Amino acid sequence: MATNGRPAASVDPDVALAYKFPEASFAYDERDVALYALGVGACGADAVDDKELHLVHHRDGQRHIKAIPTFVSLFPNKNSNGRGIINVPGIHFDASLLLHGQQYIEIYKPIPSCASVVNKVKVAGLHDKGKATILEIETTTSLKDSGEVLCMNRSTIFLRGAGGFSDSSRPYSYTTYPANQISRISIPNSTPSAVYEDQTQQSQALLYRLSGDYNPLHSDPMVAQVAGFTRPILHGLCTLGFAARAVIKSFCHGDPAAVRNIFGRFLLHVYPGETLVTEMWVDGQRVQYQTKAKERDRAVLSGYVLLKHIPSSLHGRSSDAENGGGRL
Ligand SMILES: CCCCCCC/C=C/C(=O)SCCNC(=O)CCNC(=O)[C@H](O)C(C)(C)COP(=O)(O)OP(=O)(O)OC[C@H]1O[C@@H](n2cnc3c(N)ncnc32)[C@H](O)[C@@H]1OP(=O)(O)O
Repeated sequence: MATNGRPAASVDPDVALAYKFPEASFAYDERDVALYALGVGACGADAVDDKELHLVHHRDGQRHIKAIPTFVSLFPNKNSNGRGIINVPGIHFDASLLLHGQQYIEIYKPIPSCASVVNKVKVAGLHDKGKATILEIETTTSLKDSGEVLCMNRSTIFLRGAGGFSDSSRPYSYTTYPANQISRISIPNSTPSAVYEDQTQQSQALLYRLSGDYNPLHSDPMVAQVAGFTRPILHGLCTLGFAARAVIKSFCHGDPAAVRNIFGRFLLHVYPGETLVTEMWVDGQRVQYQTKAKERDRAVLSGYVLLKHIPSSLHGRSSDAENGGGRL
């Protein structure tokens, strides 16, 4: 039954957790890798950017275009054109109220610039937050031929209006992974090691969606309004791509293969056209970051990027000046 013209929400955890997702196979190529890079702003300010041209072009005769690690965040969307992983039996919600809450990515192997791969998907978490239900979906992606595991994505979906399915004195909470795996982000009070500023384009979401996320929340003004926004908002994963680029440019000399894990919590929506300012703090191999929408001076994303190593020369200082793209 609908309430206030919206479809009624209901959650049956036993049914949801018992669900076995079908595997999904798909292939991608260098065009997908380059289109994604453009969608998250690579070379957006400088078409010959020394730290980014290899992400979109066979620069200096390089054999392969290099994949930004957050390229793999597109993989979960390949299950039944995106609706697949959030169409879980036992969970009924108003799709117009769905927001992306968090994304956690582990990279196990260098990401090829073209490949045939297979997704295995499971429910990794389900939480009753009263006003919302939080659904966590884990997608593990392997190379089709060798079976080698490439990466894992854990996508946290915030289902507004779908909570309250359990006893409020003992709200339901289930996870398949250790609680300490995703630590809370506390932003240091100290001066950031680096700050990187990037201008998103008015057309950013329209470009990013061509990488495979066609949710009309990001393109259709009417749908955005029903969801509570004045106009279409940017995909959370697009903002995450901007933040990952900021870290890679500032601390990895533009080398995307330096990244091991990435985590981001979406704190607030971003409107295409806004300026994203990413502040970063180095803590060993971990770079903590917070991204703000400059025009509103509001934090929109925070998280960390775990690097394979940090060149000791970069500890505690910005390399933005060298990169020519950011500022301290
Ligand atoms: C391929 C799979 C992906 C599918 C996604 C498909 C659709 C994509 C859509 C988008 O890209 S939407 C754009 C990106 N996302 C956003 O813009 C969301 C921005 N964030 C917000 O608007 C808010 O943070 C929120 C999610 C509405 C929550 O704010 P609210 O004020 O309602 O929450 P709180 O009262 O602070 O907390 C309640 C409870 O929930 C936990 N929580 C809060 N925020 C998040 C979050 N972002 N992710 C996960 N969990 C969150 C919070 O910790 C509280 O729990 P307890 O601490 O009380 O246990």
